[in-house]
Amino acid sequence: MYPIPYLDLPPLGAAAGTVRLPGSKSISNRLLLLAGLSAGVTTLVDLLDSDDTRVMLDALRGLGCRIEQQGRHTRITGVAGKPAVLEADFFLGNAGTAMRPLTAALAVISTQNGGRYTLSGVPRMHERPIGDLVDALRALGVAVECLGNEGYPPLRLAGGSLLLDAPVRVRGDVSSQFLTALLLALPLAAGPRAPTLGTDGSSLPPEGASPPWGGPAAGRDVVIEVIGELISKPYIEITLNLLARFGIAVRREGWQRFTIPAGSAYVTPGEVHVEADASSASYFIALGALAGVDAPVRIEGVGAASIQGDIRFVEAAQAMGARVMAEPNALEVRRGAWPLKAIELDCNHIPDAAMTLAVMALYADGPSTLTNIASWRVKETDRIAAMATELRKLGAQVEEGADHIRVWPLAQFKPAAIHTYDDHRMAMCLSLAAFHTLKGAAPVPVRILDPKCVAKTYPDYFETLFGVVAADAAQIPVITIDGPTASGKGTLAAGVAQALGYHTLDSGSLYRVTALAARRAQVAADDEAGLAAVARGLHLQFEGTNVILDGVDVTERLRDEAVGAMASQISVWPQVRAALFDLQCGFRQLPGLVADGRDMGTVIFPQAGLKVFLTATPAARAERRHKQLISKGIPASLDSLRADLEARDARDKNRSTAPLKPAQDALLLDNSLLGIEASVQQVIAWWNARLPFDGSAGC
Ligand SMILES: Nc1ncnc2c1ncn2[C@@H]1O[C@H](COP(=O)(O)OP(=O)(O)O)[C@@H](O)[C@H]1O
Ligand SMILES: Nc1ccn([C@@H]2O[C@H](COP(=O)(O)OP(=O)(O)O)[C@@H](O)[C@H]2O)c(=O)n1
Repeated sequence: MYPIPYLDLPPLGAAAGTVRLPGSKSISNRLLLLAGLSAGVTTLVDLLDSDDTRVMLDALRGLGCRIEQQGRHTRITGVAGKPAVLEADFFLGNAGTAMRPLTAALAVISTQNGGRYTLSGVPRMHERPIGDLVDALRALGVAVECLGNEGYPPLRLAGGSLLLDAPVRVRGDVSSQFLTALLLALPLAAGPRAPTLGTDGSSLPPEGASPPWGGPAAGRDVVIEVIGELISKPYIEITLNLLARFGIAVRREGWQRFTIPAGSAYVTPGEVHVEADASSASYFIALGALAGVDAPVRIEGVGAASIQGDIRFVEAAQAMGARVMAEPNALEVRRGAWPLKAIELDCNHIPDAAMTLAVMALYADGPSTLTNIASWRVKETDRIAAMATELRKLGAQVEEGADHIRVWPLAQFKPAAIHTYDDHRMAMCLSLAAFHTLKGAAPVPVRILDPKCVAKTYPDYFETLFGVVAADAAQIPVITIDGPTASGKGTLAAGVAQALGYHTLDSGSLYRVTALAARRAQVAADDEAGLAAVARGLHLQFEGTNVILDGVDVTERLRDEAVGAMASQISVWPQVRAALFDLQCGFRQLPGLVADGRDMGTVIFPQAGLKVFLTATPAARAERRHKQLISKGIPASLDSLRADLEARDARDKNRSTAPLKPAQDALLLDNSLLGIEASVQQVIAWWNARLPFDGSAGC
């Protein structure tokens, strides 16, 4: 995940490779609730790990479920529909798949055990309507109070008496999640109910419970009727499918009437595998259609056998020209028609994945129209308005209506800072606008603001994307920071890289690791050819900022002064420098690089977008190095450190190959009197001034 204010995507080219998607959010949260309401232990394999599932897991813990997580397995010990917790506040973030079903389940539970529960979320959750569910629950006899605005969370549930003689009626034309919520919860009211033992061992109902406690011994049919035309039917199919796995065989008459049979009880199936998220698959299906030029994009974890409605996004992508090979549990996607073919599509069956089509439409051969998408307006944000606004920033012509959007193709993209509205799908969809495969169009970058919003369903989305897309190396941004020893290059590079989500190259560590390996192999500091052979034969791995040599973490050893001194000596040899050249260039990877050393801007990355030459007075540098060593418990003398760094400066400046000197186009930064954070901010400001986005951070 990139927990930074913005992530810049350089122009992207071809895509190929395999992605394994995280678990489906819809399936994960439904399964969690069903497991929590069942008796006994349910093991969920490959459960999605994201913000939305985390709030559901917290809520289940709050209800008294035991949760154990180990690797790909999550074990839930359910409360058998009878939580012992009678008062609790549940914070559900912005997770609609937690808020709606939990509201219904806790409502029924509160009528049975006299419990009092409140449910709240982030401010946007309090703007997302839940009135249709509240109305249905009130008609059912539950005391539901809207604590803020009527019809919106936060809610308080305070018991009541269930009225089940008439069908429960709920609107189905705004969101199908209300029907899902009732379907998941009402088996609680249909089953035969053994009396619950009180704390004193008596079988009396808790105070405030509705008579007769537990309902008729054999239970009763519970009938739900849908008012209006039900939207997003595939999501109801998921609900019915998962209920069936937990032993609840709902009878369906068309899409208007659903009967939960008398005597229904949640029975854990033991272990359930969570299929990958079909909505998340849409970004990689689109990727294949846009950029799977030579080889396919292979998506694992979801395929033709999926129970998720959004799998039908495949048909929409095919209609736009994608070539798709579907296996039961995997998809392979390549580019077919190019440009893509414009479509006109009723998207009611794929409301979430359809957003991806709006961005694909930029690459089509005519205007594309997506209709029947009114539900977009009540999702994480008003997605029709948000999509139209952001596509226009890219330069596209967009028409928006109450329940449709029409997008014209775009010949030349404008660099844009894309606002994401705390909506994971906006971030993921709009990342696809970084592809520049249309003939004649100049490649431009895309800035995604608040990229961490993808954590809602796909925390590693961008990392996965970068794993399967290629970019022209020249397009991958590089910032170089060169300068003398102890000027703070490594510190500054790390700070800048962290702020931008970029990789780092500490080139000095490569000279240091060569020195260490040479010492171990007893190669002398003046044996140029021998040293170059050592440099070429290094078995290195990098784990974050740690350096692994021959399988052993040598990060600490590399900081030894003796190793640094030998690094300085061996770095004068042209053959050693040449041997390390390709290794250094290989660090230029998406989404960008901050490289520090002596010759980053002059020799290794002469085309870098920003070159900084960092200096500080010898006194300041000696002082810093002294502090650094003392803090690590390494004894050091200020005078000898200063003498040593002046000797290194002289060697670095006077060597014939790649001497230390500012690149002609470098910006000088003397940080003798400038703190670390201020130095980082200065470099970020210089960098932003060179980018084509409006405003420094585009925020
Ligand atoms: N702007 C600064 N002001 C004060 N101390 C700094 C500054 N930048 C870096 N330092 C400190 O100086 C020491 C050397 O920094 P480092 O990044 O290792 O230098 P280099 O990579 O140039 O050898 C570190 O202890 C670091 O915390
Ligand atoms: N790009 C680079 C980086 C480091 N070096 C050399 O490698 C040595 C170790 O690099 P470093 O950056 O870890 O060293 P310090 O600046 O911390 O002393 C330096 O003393 C330089 O002489 C180089 O020649 N070229």
